[in-house]
Order: sequence, then C-alpha cells, then structure tokens
Amino acid sequence: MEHEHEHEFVLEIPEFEHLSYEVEEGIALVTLKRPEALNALSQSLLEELAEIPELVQQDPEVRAVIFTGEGKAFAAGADLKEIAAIKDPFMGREYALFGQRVFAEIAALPVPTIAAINGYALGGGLELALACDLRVAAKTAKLGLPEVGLGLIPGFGGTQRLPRLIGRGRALDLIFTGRHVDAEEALFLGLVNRVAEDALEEAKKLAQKILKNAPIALALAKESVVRGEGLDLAEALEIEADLFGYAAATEDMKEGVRAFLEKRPPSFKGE
Ligand SMILES: C/C=C/C(=O)SCCNC(=O)CCNC(=O)[C@H](O)C(C)(C)COP(=O)(O)OP(=O)(O)OC[C@H]1O[C@@H](n2cnc3c(N)ncnc32)[C@H](O)[C@@H]1OP(=O)(O)O
Repeated sequence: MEHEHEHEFVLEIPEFEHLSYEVEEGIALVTLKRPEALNALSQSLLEELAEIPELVQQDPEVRAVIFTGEGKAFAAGADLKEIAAIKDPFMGREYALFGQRVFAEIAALPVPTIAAINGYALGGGLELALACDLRVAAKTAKLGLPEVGLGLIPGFGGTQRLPRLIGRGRALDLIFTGRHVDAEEALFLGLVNRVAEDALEEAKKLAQKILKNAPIALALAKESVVRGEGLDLAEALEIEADLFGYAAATEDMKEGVRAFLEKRPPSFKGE
C-alpha cells in the first residue's frame, strides 16, 4: 500500500490477467477471461482465482460474490493442454489437490456466492459452480462432468459436491455418462437454482434479494449448513442451536423483529 489514509481503508486489487474483479453495490463480480479457450482453468487462472477469497474477506463492503465467464462459456473445464503434461500419479494428485484447495476456499467464504452459468460449465468449470452456494443458468447453458470420456475422473471436488447436491444416483448418471445437460434438465435435477435468459442479470437480482436480509444471519446460516454437512444429525443440530444463539443476540435480530411488529421494512446494520 503506497499511502494510508487516516480513516479510510484502501484495498489494493492486484492486476489480473485471466479474470476481472469488480465490486458494485456490495456485490463482487469475478469474470473468467480466457474466452479463446472457453475459460479453461489453466494453472495461472487458478492461481488468480486463489486470490479472490482473501480479497473478498479483506473488503467489508463485499457482501456477496458472483462468478461468471466471458464469452460463450462459464468454463469448459481444466486446461487439457496442461492435463496432457501430467506424467505420474503424484503429479496428478498434486494437480487435483491444488484445484480442490482453491475451490474449498471459495466454498468456505462466509458471504453468499452465486455462479452465473452463462454457457458451458464442464468438468472443472462445473466443479467451480458446485463450490458456489447457488447456481443460475442461462437457457443456453450446458453442464456436465465429461472426465471419464478422457480417461479421467472429476478431480476438483465433483465426485463429492455433486452427489451431496443432487443425490448419488443422479450424480453417477452425469459422472458415468459424461453427458451435457441443458439448463432445463439441470433445474429439474436440482443442479441449478434458477434458469434465465441472462444468467448474470438474474444472479445479480438474486444477490440483491439475499442482501436485503441480515448479514450476520446470512453468514451464520451458511456456516450452519456447511459445518453440519460432515456431521451426524445430533451433532449438527447442536451447532445449529449454538449459531441460532449468536444470531438471536445480534442488534439486527432486535431490529428485524421490531420492524415486523411495527409493520415496516427492517434496516439492518450487520451488528
Ligand atoms: C479436474 C478437472 C478435470 C477437467 O476439467 S477435464 C476437462 C473437462 N472438459 C472438457 O472435456 C470439455 C472440453 N471442451 C469441449 O468439449 C468443447 O470445447 C466444447 C463442447 C465445450 C465446445 O466446443 P466448440 O464450440 O466446438 O469449441 P472448441 O473449438 O472445442 O473450443 C474453442 C477453443 O477452446 C479450447 N478449449 C475448449 N475446452 C478446453 C479445455 N478444457 N482445455 C483447453 N482448451 C480448451 C479448444 O481447444 C479451442 O481452442 P483452439 O481454437 O485453439 O482449437
């Protein structure tokens, strides 16, 4: 940081080559920008994506994140030229672990995240969308995990996040066949939450709707869902009760309930 203002927090945004990052009205928009390769997730693109969670968490203005792609793809998977250079199981394992780490950090963000799937979301591209909380697909989008057709398996979380999201049977249909599903089928499968003409516009509307709610409550609700996933029901319910307790002690809870009783919209402060 060149110079620090006394009362102002100046956040430096790094120069990105393969993506853009902009914040508008509390929503960070991350756009993958390798349209000539259908936004294939090269190592250098993944390295840039790895910087996003920290940027988001350092900026108190950011209350939601939308991921999208430039051109006709969201992302057509890991970069197959780089995959072709994998020489042995150890290299392959490291390769998968790196992508998994990046997506795990995105999945762990405390703010709501939305994938605006503007076109192809295949392989690692779909796995990025699966690391987000919500998915909005354009009518023309195509989604799939085609890895077995390449002699691979999904390696950036797909074998785990897809069955958790849509169930084992439906996930294995997609994983075994490698087929592309259109937006309508993706909605039917529960793979996406919304389908719209313009995925990004719809994702922004969805984010705005979410952001009308109390920020701490949103973070605690996400934490409860995420932490509960790996636990048995009794333990997970204890966590829910603890987090409910935190939420119930916020100023925003007092405001939310008071506003309801006074028949007016609430004004949340994130306190
Ligand atoms: C752990 C994670 C593993 C994985 O993710 S494995 C990868 C899984 N993904 C895939 O298998 C999808 C590969 N791509 C495709 O099947 C096709 O593309 C599409 C069906 C998405 C689109 O087909 P079309 O409209 O005919 O476009 P095009 O000419 O194939 O692609 C345009 C340019 O984009 C490059 N490209 C597309 N996907 C990838 C990729 N995943 N890795 C590297 N390059 C990619 C192509 O090669 C080409 O480039 P040029 O114009 O130079 O020939």
